[in-house]
Amino acid sequence: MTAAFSDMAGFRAALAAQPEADDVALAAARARNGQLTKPPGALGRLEELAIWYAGWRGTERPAVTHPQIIVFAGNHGVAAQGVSAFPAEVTAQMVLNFQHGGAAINQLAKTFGATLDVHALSLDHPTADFTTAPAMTEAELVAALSTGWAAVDPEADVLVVGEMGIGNTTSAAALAAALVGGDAAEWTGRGTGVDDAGLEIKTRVVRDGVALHAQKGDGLEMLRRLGGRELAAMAGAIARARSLRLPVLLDGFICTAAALTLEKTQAGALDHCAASHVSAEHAHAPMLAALGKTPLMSLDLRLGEGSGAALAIGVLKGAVACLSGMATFAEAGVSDA
Ligand SMILES: O=C(O)c1ccc[n+]([C@@H]2O[C@H](COP(=O)([O-])O)[C@@H](O)[C@H]2O)c1
Ligand SMILES: Cc1cc2nc[nH]c2cc1C
Repeated sequence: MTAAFSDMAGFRAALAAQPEADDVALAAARARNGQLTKPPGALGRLEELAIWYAGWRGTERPAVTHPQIIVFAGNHGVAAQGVSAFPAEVTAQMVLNFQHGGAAINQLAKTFGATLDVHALSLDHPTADFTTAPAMTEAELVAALSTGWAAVDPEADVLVVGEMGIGNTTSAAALAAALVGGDAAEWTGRGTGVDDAGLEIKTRVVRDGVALHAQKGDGLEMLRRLGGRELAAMAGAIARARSLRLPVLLDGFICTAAALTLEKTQAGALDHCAASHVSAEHAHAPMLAALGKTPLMSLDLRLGEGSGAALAIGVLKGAVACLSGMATFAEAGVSDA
């Protein structure tokens, strides 16, 4: 579907008119969960995960059969300042690797039965360096949001959005500092593995960007000023998923920063999203805390590509299989407590 908006105001209006979970399905799934053959609460957080999923899918006994993973790639003007351990060419090189099936996300998509789509966004035209100008114009932001919106398969039953973009942990850190607050140093980490000198440059870049752009608008405006095309595309896809009542598994630091811009534009915009894992990038944990999301896993991943969220498809499938497939105490003739 082509996007339901043609400018930032239209996107904000779309965010304000999004559907909620189905309360009837939610209550029915909760009641069913209470009757299944296990001690109450014994499946731990899988229980809430499955009930949450049922509410968004609008059915008491859902199934996860069509996971979609989308990886968006973008390049960043700030990369020229030496904020990454890798050169910017790696973004395009990794897109080829995704297309040839050689990346981690290819293996994880196959393992968890997900389709994988890759969208490279104007890689030959990096965003503007946000220490001197907004990263994107309104038209560029809207184009990237629209790419993300249109990339979502309406037939999917869970969505993972991942990214590839050398320099994008600098963008994510700047977005967090601008939208949550605190000093640049608290949000700036080593990304792909910058050394101490690189970390110093990166922290200064984040601080300069925040000084230039913070307090100049809402989450969407910060996404335009401090974000990147792949972050905007992830935001557009997450918003489109909400319009389809399609649950989203959030990935790592960059994906969560993109999601944060939606929440800071429209409170509640991420109710259809669950946090898959907490990244080894140290600022991911406080970012999730600021969103009130508890990660399902902690595996010291710091890859991106949607990798942690792809793993969480397996967790979600397990949770939903139990909710929908287990017998009740009455059905199995097992004595209740
Ligand atoms: O997902 C994460 O938490 C994560 C943490 C650190 C790095 N990354 C990946 O590494 C790239 C960005 O790192 P950098 O150092 O170039 O800013 C980008 O392609 C991300 O997918 C991803
Ligand atoms: C090789 C490489 C692969 C990646 N995948 C996601 N981000 C990445 C960054 C690098 C540098």
